[in-house]
Amino acid sequence: MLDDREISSLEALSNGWRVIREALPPLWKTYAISVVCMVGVAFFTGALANSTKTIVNGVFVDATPGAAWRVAGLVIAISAAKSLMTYGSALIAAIFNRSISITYQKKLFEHILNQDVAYLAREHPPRQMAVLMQIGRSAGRVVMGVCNRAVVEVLTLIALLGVMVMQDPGMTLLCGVVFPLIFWLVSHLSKKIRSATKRELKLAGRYFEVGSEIFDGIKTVKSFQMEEASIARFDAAVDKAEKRVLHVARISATTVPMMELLGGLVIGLFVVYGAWQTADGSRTPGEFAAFITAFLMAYQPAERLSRIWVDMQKQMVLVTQMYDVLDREPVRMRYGTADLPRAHTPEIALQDVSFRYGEDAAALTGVSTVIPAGERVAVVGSSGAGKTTLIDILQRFYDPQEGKVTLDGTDIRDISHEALHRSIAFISQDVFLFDGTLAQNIADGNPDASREDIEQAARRACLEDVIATLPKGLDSPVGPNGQALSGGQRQRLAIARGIAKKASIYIFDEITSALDPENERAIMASVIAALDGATLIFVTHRPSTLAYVERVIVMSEGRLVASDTPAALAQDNPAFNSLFEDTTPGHAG
Ligand SMILES: Nc1ncnc2c1ncn2[C@@H]1O[C@H](COP(=O)(O)OP(=O)(O)OP(=O)(O)O)[C@@H](O)[C@H]1O
Repeated sequence: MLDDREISSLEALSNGWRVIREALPPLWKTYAISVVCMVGVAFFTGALANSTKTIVNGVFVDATPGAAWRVAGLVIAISAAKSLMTYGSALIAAIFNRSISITYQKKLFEHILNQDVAYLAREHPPRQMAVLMQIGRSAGRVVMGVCNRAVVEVLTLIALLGVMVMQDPGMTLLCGVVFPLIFWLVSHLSKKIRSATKRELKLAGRYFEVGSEIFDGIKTVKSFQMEEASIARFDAAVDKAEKRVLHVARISATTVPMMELLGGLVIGLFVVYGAWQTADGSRTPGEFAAFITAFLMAYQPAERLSRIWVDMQKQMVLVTQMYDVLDREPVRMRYGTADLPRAHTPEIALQDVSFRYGEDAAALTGVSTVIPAGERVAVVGSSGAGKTTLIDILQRFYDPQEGKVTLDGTDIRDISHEALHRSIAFISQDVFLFDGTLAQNIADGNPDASREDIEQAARRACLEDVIATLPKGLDSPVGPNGQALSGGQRQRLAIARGIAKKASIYIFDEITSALDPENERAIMASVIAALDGATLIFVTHRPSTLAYVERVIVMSEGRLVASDTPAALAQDNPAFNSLFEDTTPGHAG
């Protein structure tokens, strides 16, 4: 999903600026309040530093009666006002961070989901999710870092520098010598951070990938006692990622001690200079104390600014990677505009269809057949014969490199996305259910389905007995991916979802694999009656399914090697008979 390319500081900066330009304007009202808070923080921090002069001269040097109470009250009032402003500014910054991150995470998710199946099949889902979360979050962090955290620190720094200038302009100028040094230090670290960040992101995605793979296959892990090996795999992935994170942290952490060293140097100079100035009477102790307080206080925002800058280097690289994803044209097939009439079953024709995955050997070679409207046909063949590829091409998950598929004579590449997917329903043996109720999962097949349609679809998929045992009937939750249901119940729910769709072409991929023979017979009979008039294509290894079809297409090594009624094939076709030895399928009409 991510490009492995060099990202220059200029590019990272311009993408940082781009995200600010995009994300800030819609939030300008909240930002205006934030600016008031930030100016408040800066002003009251400066006032606090300046109050040192009043404390030292008023309370200790002049020692006028009641001065201590007055000054204490003033300091408390300034501190309270500063705290309030800091709270407001920090709260708004957190809100910005969250809302902007969420906006970009949603954008990324939508962008990735809009890609073709062919593209998505190449990527690892948990890795995509991890990368997506991290790069989306960086958008919020850049805006918060630059527009909130950095602004408040810059304003505070200016206020404190103002206090320093008011006390001693000459000495303030002298402090300026540290700034080029700070700049050099920070830009040196930034370069290192940028290249380390890209590698960190890759590794973070990797450990999500390893972890989720283990949980997906938890039953295999347990039954093959692979716990230790799995833990070792996960630990290795985490350790590798952590090493990288630590590497970045080590680079970032260098800023603080380096800055402190520079600060210590300047304070040393002050002490000598201050002692000399107050001794000859050209400065009051209060002025010197205010100057040194302002310097010490100014030092904190300067240090924080350098840390923000270093952190921004990392976030801007992530933002650049985010735009790499968002700016890339989605890998999408071009669909035509032709419509398919509703409530009409089209004739399907495959003409010399050949297909290969990438550079691999051909998965389909010269497949031709016509499936008349309303036919019930089985596609059989040994493992790897090309059955799945064939039905994927029928649904246009992939386009064949040669030949074409037509519906009523129209090339499916010329049919609109909506019309094509409205007409075809695919019911897979790998049932995928959302974490909702039975009724909601059935309605996923057809968002316009009425309650009555849902109940009818459930009846036709023979779900009545299941519903009767559930406390809330159709409104009972199915759990994550239908875990509250048995394999057979999940399959029936998937069939009900397909029936609710009211498509004209149905593709069933081993849909009764988890059902006992009795249930299988009942469901097949009910499904066939419910879908009268639609074309039904069954991909199957089960001889029992052949009793319900009019024709069988036999696939072998990507070729269509036979096509006839089950009975005719059973009589004299060796390819068919080798698949279904000892079975003599009947015909259920
Ligand atoms: N995503 C893919 N990338 C590369 N090759 C693939 C991919 N999917 C399938 N193939 C290859 O294409 C050929 C046909 O596979 P296909 O999945 O269509 O067979 P199948 O008949 O459905 O097998 P099964 O009954 O085992 O599901 C096989 O050689 C397989 O290795």
